[in-house]
Formats: sequence, structure tokens, C-alpha cells
Amino acid sequence: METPKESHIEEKRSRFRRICVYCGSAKGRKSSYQDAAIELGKELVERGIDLVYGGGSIGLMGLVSHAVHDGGRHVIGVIPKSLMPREVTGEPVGEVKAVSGMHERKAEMARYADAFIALPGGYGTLEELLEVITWAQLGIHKKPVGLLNVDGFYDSLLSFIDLAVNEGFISEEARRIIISASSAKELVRKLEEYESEYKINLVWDTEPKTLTIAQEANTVWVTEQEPPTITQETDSIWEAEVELCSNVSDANLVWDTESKPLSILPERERGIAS
Ligand SMILES: C/C(=C\CNc1ncnc2c1ncn2[C@@H]1O[C@H](COP(=O)(O)O)[C@@H](O)[C@H]1O)CO
Repeated sequence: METPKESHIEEKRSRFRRICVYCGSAKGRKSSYQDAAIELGKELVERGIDLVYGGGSIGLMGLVSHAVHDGGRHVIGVIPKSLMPREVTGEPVGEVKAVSGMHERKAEMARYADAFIALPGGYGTLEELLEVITWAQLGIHKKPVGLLNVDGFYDSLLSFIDLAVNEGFISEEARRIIISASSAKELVRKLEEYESEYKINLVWDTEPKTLTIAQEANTVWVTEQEPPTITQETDSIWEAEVELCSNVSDANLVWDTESKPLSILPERERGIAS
């Protein structure tokens, strides 16, 4: 028979494998911002969710990444080579992925994640947040986007967005992309329940590209004739050069390996059955 403790654990299991957190490279003036970063890290650990973030150990980025790493979950930091010197971003924890610049970094962070959360931050955080909201609006992804509105930090941004809705620049449907809450627990719970309203299934990348393959499921649909070659392998991720199909019936290859279970993460973005 199930004990109350077991049912509690069951309740906490997440639909997300990894969440991308955007947050300040500074700690902010109020201790509540720092507390919220640690609380979010602990909430991810409690739900068995790994972290992807901008790398480094400075500001709120350091607090959230240490909380997740110390709790025993996997942390991926995606850092442009120019920000890699320790004196710029501090000593990162977990796995570090070096990229060539800020554009590649944002694309990589988004690719690894199943959902996004923004803690308080500055220009960098706002830019990252608004980009994934825009990508959701365009149907590039269907992943939930959450705003951790610590102590009303984002109230004025949300008011401005509501103004843009009233003035006819943002649709009501697009406004609902943003999920906000004042605590990590409530926010993650809301993200778990989120269903994208967007029906657009545009295929944005037609060129073959490197895709992240996670050890989750055991079927991959690709246009290749042969199984893709693994180009890189880390503790948690394989990468391979493949061209995705937007439809299972277009696939030349259904790659089903028992010894190395694989699935391509962007499949959900492209409406490929899983
Ligand atoms: C150049 C200096 C600091 C930059 N350090 C950063 N290290 C890692 N990641 C960063 C850094 N600056 C911006 N980011 C990314 O943007 C977000 C934080 O930016 P914000 O402006 O502080 O909100 C964060 O999510 C990172 O992905 C020395 O001044």
C-alpha cells in the first residue's frame, strides 16, 4: 500500500526534464530577490528538474545554479567564449558549454529547455525573456514561459504589456503566453498546467543542423537514410547531425534503439508525434 510519503513524492514529479532560468548577473538590492533565486533552485531540485542557464557564478545566476547543483540535479551553463574568464563570470558549477557568441547562447539555452523562467534581472534577462515570448508567439516553440514576479519586480513590465494589449499591439492570446506568480512553487505549478494555445506549426529550420538528443524516449523520426552519427556525448546529452521531419509519415528512418534510448528534443516544437 502507498504510504503518505510516497504519494507526496508522486505529486511532485514534473513533466519538465530541464528548465532554463534567466536572471540577473547582479544580486539586486533586496534580499528577497536572492531568497527567490535560492527558493527556485530548491523547487527545481524537489521536482527532479535540471537547470540550463547563462553560466557563471555571479549575481542571481550563481545563487540559482548553486542551489540546483548542491541539490544534486544536473546544471548546464551556456557561456560565450568571451565571458569565460573566471574574473568575468566567476566559477561555474556543473557542465559548461562554450559557444561563440550571445545569439548562439540564447538559441542553445532555449533548445535544451522544456520551459523558461525569468527571475528579476536587467537588460540581459529582459532580452532573453522577450525573445522566448516572441518565439512562442511565432510558434517556434510551445514551451511555457514564466515570470517570477518577486516583490512586484515585474509589475510595471506587466502593466506595460497590458497597455500594449489595450492599444492593439499585442493580442489577448499572446498576452496569455506569460505566466506569472510571486513564488517559485506557485509558478512551477502553473507552468506544469500550461497548454500552448498556438496552433501555428511553422518549420523554421530546413537546413540540417546539430540537435540535442536526450536519453528519454526510444524513437526518433528523421529524414536520414542511416542512423545519425553521434557528434558529441556528455553525461546527459548526445548530439547528432540530423534533419527533422515535420511529419512522421515523411520520415525515411524511424530510429528505435533499445540499448541507447533517444529522442530529439525539438520534436514537440514541430508537431512530430512522440
Ligand atoms: C561583462 C560583465 C558581466 C557579464 N556577465 C554575464 N555572465 C553570464 N551571463 C550573463 C552576463 N551578463 C548577461 N548575461 C546573460 O543575461 C542575463 C543576465 O543579464 P542581466 O543584464 O544581468 O539581467 C543572464 O540570464 C545571462 O544569460 C561585467 O559587467
